Amino acid sequence: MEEVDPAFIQEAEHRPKPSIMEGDGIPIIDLSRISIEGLVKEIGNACKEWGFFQVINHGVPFNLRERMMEASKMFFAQSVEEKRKVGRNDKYPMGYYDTEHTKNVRDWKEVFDFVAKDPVSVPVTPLENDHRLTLWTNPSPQYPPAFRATIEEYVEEMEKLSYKLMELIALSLGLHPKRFEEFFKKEETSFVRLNHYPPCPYPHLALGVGRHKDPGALTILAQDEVGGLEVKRKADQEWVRVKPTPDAYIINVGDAIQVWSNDAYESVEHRVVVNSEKERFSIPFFLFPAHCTEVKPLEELVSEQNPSKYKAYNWGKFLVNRTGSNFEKQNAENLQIYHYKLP
Ligand SMILES: O=C(O)CCC(=O)C(=O)O
Ligand SMILES: [Fe+2]
Repeated sequence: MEEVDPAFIQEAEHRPKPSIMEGDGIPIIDLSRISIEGLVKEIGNACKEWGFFQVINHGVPFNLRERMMEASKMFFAQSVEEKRKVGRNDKYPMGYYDTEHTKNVRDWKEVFDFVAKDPVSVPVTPLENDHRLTLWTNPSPQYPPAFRATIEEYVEEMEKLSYKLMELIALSLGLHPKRFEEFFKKEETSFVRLNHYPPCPYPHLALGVGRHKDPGALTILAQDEVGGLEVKRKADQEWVRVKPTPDAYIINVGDAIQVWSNDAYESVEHRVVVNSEKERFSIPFFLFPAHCTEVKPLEELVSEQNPSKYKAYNWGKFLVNRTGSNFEKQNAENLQIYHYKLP
């Protein structure tokens, strides 16, 4: 029996239940539908009722997704020493690492991160009066062959799909379809992450990713056939499993949309359960605004009857604060969106 490393152990209330509830009801939306009105309505309902949905006929070539998954498997199959050659450190936060903590408990996973816009400007520190900027850049792994080019090709497709979804979401909120564009143009801080969850000898104690909400605008996730992603269902606060659907992408609303929409669309908690036999791979793309974005409820969506529920915050500072807290265990709770909630 392998020794249980206490860094990975979830508190009893957060450990996964032995019985799995499959999330029947998580909407599957066909993006090739002809009627735009129908599509907008479906997306609006999914955002309101679930905060999560799957899309099919999304236009991302299946072959590219398969090449990404294959490249990811080849990369993670290398030795740790090899992978650490393109390792993240507190100066260069992109690349490989295997020590991420979610809510101060270590995740049972290893990841490889890659920014969509290379290089991208971000603040040096989360401190309000520190106006210095730095650049995040991507590493160039030598193996597998053409790894970087494949990721770049994939990122392009993810951006196209994100913009399409942001337009549909804008329409569903009664906004101009391009309303969100200004927050992303040129300097978006989006990144793609390759996740590898190795088999875990104590899946009842640890999690692949602890419960969390995604901080940005949208997440577009490709998961393999193993499954393990669980979503906290809004209707009854139960954890339900998102059933793997071949070639579908799982979309979830992040904290920034929650704030822009003044809580009309809430960002939903999710986590990843691990497996004692099977390894699992997933690839999320996180659509994040430009560092200079002041995130606050949109004017069109606040009124005397529905006053603003959040104070404005700077995206870049928030991002850098969160990135720092993921990197190592800290004593305090990390920064969460509700810290900006107005009384
Ligand atoms: O691997 C997954 O299914 C989800 C991962 C996730 O939630 C995240 O990386 O933010
Ligand atoms: Fe997530």
